[in-house]
This record gives sequence, C-alpha cells and structure tokens, in this order.
Amino acid sequence: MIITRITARDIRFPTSQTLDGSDAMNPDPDYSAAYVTIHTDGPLKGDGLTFTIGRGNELCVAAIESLAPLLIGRSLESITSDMAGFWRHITGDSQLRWVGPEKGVIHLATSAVVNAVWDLYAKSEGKPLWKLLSDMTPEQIVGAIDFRYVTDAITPDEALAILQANMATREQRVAEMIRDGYPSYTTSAGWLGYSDQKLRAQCRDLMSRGWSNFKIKVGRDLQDDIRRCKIIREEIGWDSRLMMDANQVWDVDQAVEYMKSLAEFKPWFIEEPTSPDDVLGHAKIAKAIAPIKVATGEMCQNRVMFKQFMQADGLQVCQLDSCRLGGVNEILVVMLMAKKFGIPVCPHAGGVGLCEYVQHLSLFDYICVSATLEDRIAEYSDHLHDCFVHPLVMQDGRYMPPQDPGYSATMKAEALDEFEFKGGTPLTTASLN
Ligand SMILES: C[C@H](O)[C@@H](O)[C@@H](O)[C@H](O)C(=O)O
Ligand SMILES: [Mg+2]
Repeated sequence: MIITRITARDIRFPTSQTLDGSDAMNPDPDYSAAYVTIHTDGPLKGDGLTFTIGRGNELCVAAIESLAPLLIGRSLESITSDMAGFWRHITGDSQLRWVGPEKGVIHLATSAVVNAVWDLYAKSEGKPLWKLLSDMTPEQIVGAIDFRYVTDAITPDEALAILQANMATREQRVAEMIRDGYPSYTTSAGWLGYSDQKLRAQCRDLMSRGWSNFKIKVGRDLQDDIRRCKIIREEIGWDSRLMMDANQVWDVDQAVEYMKSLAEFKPWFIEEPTSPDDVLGHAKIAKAIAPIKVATGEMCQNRVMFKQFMQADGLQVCQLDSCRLGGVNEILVVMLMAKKFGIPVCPHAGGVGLCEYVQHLSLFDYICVSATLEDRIAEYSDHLHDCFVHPLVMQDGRYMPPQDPGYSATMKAEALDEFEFKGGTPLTTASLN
C-alpha cells in the first residue's frame, strides 16, 4: 500500500459560545482540529488530528503540509517495518527541524501525521489501535521508539524488561477491560465559565451517569474558587475524588500560597500550577504543598521534558497528551519512563478528539506497561463525540474498549464540512451537543 496524497483541513467548533472548555488561562476556547487524511493507492485511508483551541489552527495545517512530502510515495510496510526509523525521519528533516525541534507547532503537526499513520496501520490490520499495540511483542514495541535523549533515564533493555514482565498476564487484563472498561474522571462540570447553577446541574447529571472523579478549574479569583469548590464538594461529597486545574496562571510562590487556601477541599492534585516548562518550579511547588500532588503534561512538549519532570520530582501525575507529544511512538517511551519512575499516567483529554485517543492509550498502558489501576484515571469531557464516525462508549464512568479498526479519530464527513473554517465565516452551533 503506497501513500499517494495527504490532505489537511482546519476544523473549528464554536465551543466558546457555551464556554465549554473554559479555564483561567483560556476563557474562550473554540475546540479545533487540524485534521489529516492519508490517502493511499488502495481503499484504506488513515485519519489523524492535532488539537488546538481556535486561532492558530491554520498554522498546524500549514505545518502538516510541510511534513507531507516526507511521507508521500512511501509504502505503509516500509514504515511499519521500522517504526523508530520512520519517527526519526518525520521529526528529523534536516531543514524543517530548525522550526522545532520536537516542540511547538511543528510537533503538533507531527502528532497529527503520526496519529494518522497509526490509524492507517491499525485499519490495515483490522484492529482497534489499543489491540494492535497490545498484540505487539515487547521487541516490536521497543522497536517503535526513538530513544535518543532519554537513555540516561530508560534504556531499550529496561523498556524491554518492563514489557516482558507483563507479557504472561496481558490476556487477563484484556479480558478485564472488555468486561469492566477503563476508569475515568470528568472535567465537564468544572469549566470556569459555567454558572454555579450549571456546575450543580452538571455534577448531578454526571454522577447519575456513574462518575465519582471530578476536576474543577481554578485560578481566576480565590474567593470565586472557594465558593465553587464548596459547591462541588456539596454535590459530589467527600468520598469522590476532586482535582484542580489552574492552566498555568500562577508564579511558583503564588501557586503555593493559593493552594494553601484551597487545601481544605482536599484536592488529589493541582494541575499546571505554573509555566509548563518550569521543571524546578513544579518540584518546588510539589514539595511545599504535599500531600497534594502536582500534575502536568498537556503542554509538556516532548519526552525530554517529561524525563526532566520525572527525574526532578516535578510531577506526581503524568498527563501526557496524544496530540502534544509526537504521536504514539513518543507516547510509548513516556509511558515506559513513568512506569520506571513509579508515576501514574492519567492522560489529558479536555479537547476535541482527545478522549477518542486516550481510551486506546490508557488501555495499552494498563495491559502492557503499568499493569495496575491504582491512581490511574483517564480524563473524560463530554463534548463533540457525535462528530466522530465511531463515537466512544462510556459505561458508569468507564471507557469501554473500542472495537472498530483504527485510532477512533475519523470524523463524519458532515461534521468536517459544517465546521471547516473558511477564514472569518461565522461559526454556527447547529450540531453541537
Ligand atoms: C482549553 C481547554 O479546554 C483546557 O481547559 C483543557 O484542556 C484542560 O486543561 C484539561 O485539563 O482538560
Ligand atoms: Mg488541564
């Protein structure tokens, strides 16, 4: 199967009109996707996306177009027979890498393209991505990883040993996941722009649908946060898990002060308390506010940053992002590092398409890498799932393993047409849920 053409589309949903997804740093996000399709000389196509929140999505589309020549003309087999080599090829173009390397817009674009390649691969094998990965041998998984820059934290042999140790029990966990699903937490009650009334109504609705783990946005105004945290605790009680997310608004010492005032609400973690690049700042905050944990990852741009966060105790919960890291290959090595450092992976999913992706990733993590559910909950937010051809299935707050071949991010043609951004055209809310 030969890759013949790659298309990229700028898709934007007007979520800012209902303040879905709003937080202290991003008060008006329009959930958006730079949406890639890999066309082949056969009937199969691979679809992938990277997530943005509106303006700037066009930059990702342009960056995807710059990466496309690295793939066109290649056979799928030439890629899947050397996944690590393919990944280095995509991230290592001798001129293009200057606008990264492995960070920012170009890395978001890498992620969309790499995600689309894995979608095509999974479709060609007739399996959902989590199953494709879970059926791979430890050697094949390690063979998909570019270990450059992280061998001081994890070697290929150590990664192999982790995967081999879980081999004998993989099938048990596959059966358990098919029966019970993977646990999640939800952000859909706690968006910052929601009224108190809506916060209460959302909590009630989500609890009735099975959730007991909730995240609330904080960081705009302390008194306001105290009031909202009281409300959410009134609604969810004290046995449910509560998490907080500041989306990078504080300085380091300010984060410590602020969290002292919110400690009475017993958060499990505070997410993104400060700049996503400040490894030592996170470590300082974590030390000062323990036992409240520090979580980060949605803007942790590559495996090298994750390595430093783990080495420096800068995070206690790893929220890797399926569209921020350079796709599945880079995610694999971050999961393996997290396992070695004893850090739970709770992937970020507040955005369009991210829930569709993380279900596969968390299933793989449990089946092949972590082999435990302790402190593992994947994020879930309620928006835009109807736009996908194979919408995810939640049962009692748990992600049920997808059955359809691929990586679940193929969007319906109608949604793509309706929400394609044509530069200045007003967005509509017609088919939003
Ligand atoms: C703008 C977005 O909705 C963010 O608020 C969201 O990704 C959030 O940080 C999250 O953790 O889900
Ligand atoms: Mg967040």
